[in-house]
Amino acid sequence: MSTPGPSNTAANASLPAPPLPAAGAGWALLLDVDGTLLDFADDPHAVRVDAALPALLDALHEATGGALALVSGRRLDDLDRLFRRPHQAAIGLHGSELRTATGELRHHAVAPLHQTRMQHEAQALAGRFAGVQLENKQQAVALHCRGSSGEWQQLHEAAIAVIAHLPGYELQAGRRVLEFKPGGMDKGRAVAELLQQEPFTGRLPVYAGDDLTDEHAFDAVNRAHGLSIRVGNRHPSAARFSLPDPLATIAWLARVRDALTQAAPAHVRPSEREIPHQS
Ligand SMILES: O=P(O)(O)OC[C@H]1O[C@H](O[C@H]2O[C@H](CO)[C@@H](O)[C@H](O)[C@H]2O)[C@H](O)[C@@H](O)[C@@H]1O
Repeated sequence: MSTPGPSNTAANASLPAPPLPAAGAGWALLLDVDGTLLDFADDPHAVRVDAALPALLDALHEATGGALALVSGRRLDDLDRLFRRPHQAAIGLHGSELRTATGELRHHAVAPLHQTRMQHEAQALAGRFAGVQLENKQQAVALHCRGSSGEWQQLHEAAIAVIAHLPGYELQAGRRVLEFKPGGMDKGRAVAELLQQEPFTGRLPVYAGDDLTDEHAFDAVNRAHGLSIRVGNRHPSAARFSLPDPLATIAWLARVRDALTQAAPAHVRPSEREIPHQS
C-alpha cells in the first residue's frame, strides 16, 4: 500500500495557524480539493463549490503569477467540471495526471489490459459489500465505504489481498475510502515535479490538505522548506500548520490574497518581501 511517512509523528494534534505572506511575496499555492476547499457530500458528484471560490482562485492565480494548482484524487476533467479553470495548473488522480501552467499534460498510465483487469476486480470486490459505493475514474477506482467500521475492516483486508495481484496498481487509503490507483506516482512526487516548472520554481511552496494522500505532499513541501497545512485534525501528520475546516481555509486564502496584493511599503526592496523559512 502507498503509505507516506509523517516526519514528525510526535503529538501534533494542536498545530499553529499558518502565517500570512508579506506583500508581493513569492508564494506558490497547492490546494487539495475534497475536505480542504469543499465540504464532504455523500455523493462525490454532488459536492458544492462555494460561489465565491472561483473568483478567489482567480485572484490568487494572478497574485502568484500563475503559481496556483489544485491537487486532487479526482480526475483533471472532473476538477475542470467543478471549477471551470482548465487554463490553470492542476494535479489529478493523486499525482497520476499533471497539467503544467502552460497546459502541457503528463499522464502516468497503466497498460489498458491491466486497467481492464483492475476494473473487473474492483467491481467484484465492491459487489461483496452492501455498504460500498464504487466511483469509477477509469484509470483508477474509489471504493467509498458507507457501512459499519467492521465492514470497513473487511473491505480493507480484502482490498490488500486483491491489489497484490494487480500489476501496475497500488492502494491509496483515505477517509472511509480505498482507491486502486496507478502505482509509482503520488501527490508528493507530482508536487515536486510541478515545483520544477515555471512559474512555480523558486517560489515558497504552500500546501493545504486534509487526508492521508496529502501526507506525501506535506513531506515534499517540508523538504522544500515550504509551508504544510493540515485541514482538520487528522493525526499524526507531517504538516506544520493547521486550519480547522474548508470554511476556515477559504477565509485564510482570502487573507492571503489581500496580503499578497496590498501595496508593499516603499522602503521594502523586492528581495526583502519573502517570509522567513519555517523550521
Ligand atoms: O484529493 P482530494 O481532492 O481530497 O480527493 C480525494 C477523493 O475525494 C472524493 O471523495 C471524497 O469526497 C467525496 C465528496 O465529498 C465523498 O463522497 C467521499 O466519501 C470522499 O472520500 C472523490 O470522490 C475521490 O475520487 C477523490 O479521490
